[in-house]
Amino acid sequence: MTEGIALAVEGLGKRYRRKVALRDCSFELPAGRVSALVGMNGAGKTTLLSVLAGLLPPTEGRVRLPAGERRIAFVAQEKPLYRHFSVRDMLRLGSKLNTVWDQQRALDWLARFDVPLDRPCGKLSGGQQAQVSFAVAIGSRPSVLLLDEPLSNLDPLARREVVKELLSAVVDTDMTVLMSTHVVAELSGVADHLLLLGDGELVLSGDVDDLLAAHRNYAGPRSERPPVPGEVLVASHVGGQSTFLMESFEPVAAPWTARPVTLEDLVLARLENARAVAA
Ligand SMILES: Nc1ncnc2c1ncn2[C@@H]1O[C@H](COP(=O)(O)OP(=O)(O)OP(=O)(O)O)[C@@H](O)[C@H]1O
Repeated sequence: MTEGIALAVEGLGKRYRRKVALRDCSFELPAGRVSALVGMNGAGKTTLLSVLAGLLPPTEGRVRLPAGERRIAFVAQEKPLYRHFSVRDMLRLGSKLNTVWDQQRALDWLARFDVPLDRPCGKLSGGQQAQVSFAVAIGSRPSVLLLDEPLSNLDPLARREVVKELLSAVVDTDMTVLMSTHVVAELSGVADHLLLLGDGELVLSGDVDDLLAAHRNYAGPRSERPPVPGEVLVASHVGGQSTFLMESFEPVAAPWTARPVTLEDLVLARLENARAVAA
């Protein structure tokens, strides 16, 4: 496997009886970085993460990991905590179930978020329960950490803190993170690599900066044809003006203008495009 790759997926597919949840997915996860898995509800994010975590067998294709010691931790949307166990008991369980365990790292995480160690998990708030799951995952010192909608239960301040702590854990331990979300706005300053899933298929993947640099919004006088060659993802014509969101970075002559696209524009355009092609 190529150096710098934490995990490679080849032709991965998953079917639940007649429902095809993933189809022919191939990608590589860059090591020591945070990647985002973006897709709308039902796109297949949880299925993909569960297959990567080894919790679900794929129907086809395979997941490859580098040789040597590697550990994958998965923080699911439904947090599997024992209600009657105290937070301290959950850490004890974590230490028993994992071959590698860093108690201090787990304790530091909980202290950072003021989670009481002696309270039963069933009496913690949803956000605090999420913090216990993060602490157990981080304590196992994973080489790859998979997070399913990790920020969804957290208030805005806790979101910011979790992101900050995750990024510093990535830097300190060279961990690779793949986190799913359907909220593109959550990614800014967090993920620098993107996997975009549309209805079970990988629609787009790559470094966020490269993807943004490869697309432009062109605006100019009404025209059925775009001003430059390249793939048109979205064309709109309002009054006397046309705009084209395109995979292109060609300069244009006045009166046309070329503006950078936002990640949100790009994600929505790619998903709409994929839906139109599939229809
Ligand atoms: N156990 C199952 N049996 C049958 N179909 C399933 C099962 N689990 C998921 N699916 C279907 O597979 C598709 C992908 O589901 P999945 O939960 O992976 O999507 P998701 O992107 O994580 O969605 P969300 O953002 O809503 O959590 C959906 O159409 C879903 O209904």
